[in-house]
Amino acid sequence: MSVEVVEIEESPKTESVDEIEKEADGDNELSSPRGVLEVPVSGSSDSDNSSISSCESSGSERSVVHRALFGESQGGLHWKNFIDTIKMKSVRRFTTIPLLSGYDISKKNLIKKLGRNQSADDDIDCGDMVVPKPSWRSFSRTELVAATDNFNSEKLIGKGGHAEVYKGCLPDGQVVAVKRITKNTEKKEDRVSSYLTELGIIAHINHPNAAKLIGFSADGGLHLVVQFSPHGSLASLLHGANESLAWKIRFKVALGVAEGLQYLHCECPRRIIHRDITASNILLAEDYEPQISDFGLAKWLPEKWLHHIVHPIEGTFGYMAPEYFMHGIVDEKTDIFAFGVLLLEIITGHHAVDSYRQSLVMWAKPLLENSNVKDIADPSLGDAYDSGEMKRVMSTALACLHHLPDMRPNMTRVVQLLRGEGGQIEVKQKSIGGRAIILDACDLENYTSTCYLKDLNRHMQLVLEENNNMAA
Ligand SMILES: Nc1ncnc2c1ncn2[C@@H]1O[C@H](COP(=O)(O)OP(=O)(O)OP(=O)(O)O)[C@@H](O)[C@H]1O
Repeated sequence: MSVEVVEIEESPKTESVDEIEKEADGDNELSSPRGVLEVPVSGSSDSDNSSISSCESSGSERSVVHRALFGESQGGLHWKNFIDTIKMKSVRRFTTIPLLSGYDISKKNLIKKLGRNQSADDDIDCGDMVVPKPSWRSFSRTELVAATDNFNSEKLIGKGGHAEVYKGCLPDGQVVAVKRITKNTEKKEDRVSSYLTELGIIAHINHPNAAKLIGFSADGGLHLVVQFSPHGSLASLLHGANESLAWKIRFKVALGVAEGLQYLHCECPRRIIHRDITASNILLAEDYEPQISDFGLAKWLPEKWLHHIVHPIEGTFGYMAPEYFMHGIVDEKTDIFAFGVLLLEIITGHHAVDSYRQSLVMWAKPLLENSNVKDIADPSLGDAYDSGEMKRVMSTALACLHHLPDMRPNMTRVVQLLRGEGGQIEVKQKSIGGRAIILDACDLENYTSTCYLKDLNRHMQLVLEENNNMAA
């Protein structure tokens, strides 16, 4: 199937969103490994999705974000309208229908609405959901300026494709990370929308292996204030540090991320698919406890949907599952594939895509299949690893990287495998339920590992070329 990279249509300027963000920083020159791809979705379209798959941004998804944050209060209703408006715009963009009307999102209104919910004292009554009492708060620009020494470049601790992150200190001495959403190629309404998604999800989750929200601010730009992770990202420790990351820490990170994903997929009141599990999005707390961060692409999936179909396809090269980059199919197995790539990075110390644009999966799969520990293990580790753990991580990675999503284990099984519980990896039978029907429709049943590797490489070439063209 051909993969086509197309330019995204520009939408009309929206003054009020401009107003919200005009005080945010200038151009973000940083090139991100993230890509946006539009593909023809075979056998399905946004309009003909059934109950087992759905188009971008359902009403249910919106209301969950809204209820998780604000309950059904008067302020909440305003928020629902606000989020609905933004999401409607996103759907229109994806179907390339021109936008007709402007937004009614003024900076003043946004701040007022965020502020109204500051320091909520009561539990949120969400009917079928248990939402813990919020501990986050709304910050003013003055407070964030004071905390970050006026967003001093010396306090800059990280830059992604969408944000700059500053180290800050609150008046009570608490050290925090202030994530300031920056201008980039993304359109403003999408930026606000992904900010709200990230805010809604991060405010809702509560697990030692997921980022913890301290507060937010829409005063002079869009900001999230989260717990500071003193060791930075896994990517910086694996690829940027002079010293080799000890195996003990690598294994702790692998297991912790698996437990965090198990929580997101299975233990949250609503299933959350992260969609951007990468080494840059795993942060390390004081004791190297990993924390899954950056929920800007995350999705809520209602129980009755097996899948979610999205386009354009956004993610990080080298981590995207074949059914996702070919057909836009999103479910837990999308994250599980990305987790398999993350395990490979942990084992090998290599990037998911190297400087010659070669995929780590392509290089490592034969070694995993032959259980070739000697050639796959990061040479900088020497012999300093637990061979039992290494073998478990390798066999788990191989299972997670299966080209057929149905054949990948779920996150509960992944945790067991990494812990060495519940025996060997079993060869899974193809299911004959709804999921298999979906996959048949997408030609994945006959899709071989070799086809996958070829398509993966072609996909990366296309998107990287597109990125280079945009940068030129
Ligand atoms: N809480 C934190 N503590 C310490 N460092 C952080 C924290 N949050 C983010 N960072 C640093 O900032 C970098 C960018 O953050 P983040 O991934 O959230 O930005 P982004 O623009 O959303 O990224 P992406 O390009 O994946 O969309 C991280 O890779 C990390 O190095």
